Amino acid sequence: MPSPTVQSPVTQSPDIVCIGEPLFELNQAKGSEAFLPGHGGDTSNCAIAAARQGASVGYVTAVGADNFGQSFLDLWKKEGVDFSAVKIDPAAPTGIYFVTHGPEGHVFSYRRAGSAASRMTPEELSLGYIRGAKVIHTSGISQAISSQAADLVFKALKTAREAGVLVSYDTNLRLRLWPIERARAVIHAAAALADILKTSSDDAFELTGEKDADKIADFYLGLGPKIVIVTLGADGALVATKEKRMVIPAIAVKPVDATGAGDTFDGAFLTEYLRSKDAFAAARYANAAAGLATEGYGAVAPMPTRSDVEAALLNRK
Ligand SMILES: Nc1ncnc2c1ncn2[C@@H]1O[C@H](COP(=O)(O)OP(=O)(O)O)[C@@H](O)[C@H]1O
Ligand SMILES: O=C(O)C(=O)C[C@H](O)[C@H](O)COP(=O)(O)O
Repeated sequence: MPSPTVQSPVTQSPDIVCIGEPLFELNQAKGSEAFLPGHGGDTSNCAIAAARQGASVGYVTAVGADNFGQSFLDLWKKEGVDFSAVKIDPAAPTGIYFVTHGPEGHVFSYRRAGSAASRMTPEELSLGYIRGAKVIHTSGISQAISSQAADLVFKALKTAREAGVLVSYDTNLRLRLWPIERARAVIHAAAALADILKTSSDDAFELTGEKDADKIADFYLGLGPKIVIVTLGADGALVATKEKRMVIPAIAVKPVDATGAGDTFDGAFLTEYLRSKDAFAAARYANAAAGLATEGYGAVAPMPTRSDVEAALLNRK
């Protein structure tokens, strides 16, 4: 069986390194028969959102030697996301998902079992790429896709911590990928290694049994992260540190598809946090970016650029 190849030798690490799985997207707009092609995958979304805000970003993943993998390589190139650490696995496909829209919001249907990214192993991780970053970002999805991917993520988290690289983690709970008991154990072990932990009120309810955002923040601060963010959909996000906490309101939007909103929040937040080291200002910026991302179909297509976000912060309340 042919072995995976890396795109090109790694020279210098970008500031933000995301780790996980890209998913080719087929998204059915409301009232339409057709599925619009696009790009998703939470950590790829985060990388692209950060690049659109002007950050230096790279991605650690694997894609298949197929058209969908190639379309991601083309996308990352166009968006300015460094893909020198992306592997091409000739023996496995790029993951795919369908998005449909029902009364409860979007529904994801995955075709990703045995995907190239799920076959990544901890031994393949470029430690230098992790050590040279300012922050790494990964998620519950990145750990749900296979036990070897979960191990790779733990290795990345430990490597980053030892090197003094900030760790950002999004719980992104997907119960179609793993049972709640394993999800809870893995996600909370990873959260204990994170500096910045983002969850949503829905994820946190499943993971902790708590509905109240303050109690959710207390729970996750208790695991070790210095900054906890609980996203609250149209109500914005609670940002909590040990010293201070505040709900940052969302901006007014006309939402059509929230796919990728949380990931856009992550990418915009990390970009701004690296600039200002102010989690509350970064969350204000990230709320505006994530709100704008709900106004179009698909994860990547409606993601705003910095000038879109700055205009929204001035003009929309
Ligand atoms: N209806 C909305 N109006 C304004 N902003 C929104 C809306 N829905 C989502 N957002 C923005 O997207 C962020 C993430 O949304 P949320 O639904 O909480 O998380 P996730 O997409 O991860 O499930 C919110 O914190 C907010 O900034
Ligand atoms: O579910 C997965 O595994 C994916 O990666 C597909 C989606 O692109 C993200 O889940 C979107 O994430 P949100 O920003 O939370 O809407």
